[in-house]
Amino acid sequence: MTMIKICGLFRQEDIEYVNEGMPDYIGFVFAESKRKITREQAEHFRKKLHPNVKAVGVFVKAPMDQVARLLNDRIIDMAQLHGGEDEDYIRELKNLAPFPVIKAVKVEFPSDINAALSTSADYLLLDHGAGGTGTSFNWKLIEDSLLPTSSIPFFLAGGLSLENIQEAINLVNPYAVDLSSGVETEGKKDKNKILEVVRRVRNDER
Ligand SMILES: O=C(O)c1ccccc1N[C@@H]1O[C@H](COP(=O)(O)O)[C@@H](O)[C@H]1O
Repeated sequence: MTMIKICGLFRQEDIEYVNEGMPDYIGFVFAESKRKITREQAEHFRKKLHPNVKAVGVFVKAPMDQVARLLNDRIIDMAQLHGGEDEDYIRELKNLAPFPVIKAVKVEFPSDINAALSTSADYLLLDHGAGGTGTSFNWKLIEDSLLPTSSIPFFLAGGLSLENIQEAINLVNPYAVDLSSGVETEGKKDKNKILEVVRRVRNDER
């Protein structure tokens, strides 16, 4: 079954929407972004979040102690590193806070994926670029890489929406799909889009 992550929650009502839709993961963005939230907001939202939904913190070159504290204080369950953080960073973070790490990869060539396959992160996340832009990359690059022969699970991200989610899953067969811009209307999370994405992904696989 394909897991679902809804990223970039920044309002109280966003938490209510996901508690109704029940994706597998949600994301709190701590990086510079229109969706950025503070530790205090995340702590508050986490208390309201359904306990079966895992909270992922999204970071771009953040100070490691900030990430580790959010993990060790159980405000987030996993860290998504979206700034090209290197192996030393990932290993040291996992020493400081033994929680799952997702390494985001900007995919322009199959070699971008190949270079990430030896990571000590627990998951890869394949994206178009900076993150949260609503733009897809060429999914065929996955087929041309060594990822299909590897066992590392990966999140597919970048410009996913109700229009392309089923095609993406059929073509790429990711561990999880990750949506942010595609479940928004005028820059805010849209309850109906969230509920419909979850319904479609789950119903297709029954
Ligand atoms: O969402 C953001 O604002 C963001 C900022 C900085 C790094 C990553 C960010 N989001 C991640 O981007 C991808 C794709 O988002 P979209 O669906 O194309 O809008 C997703 O993994 C988000 O976690």
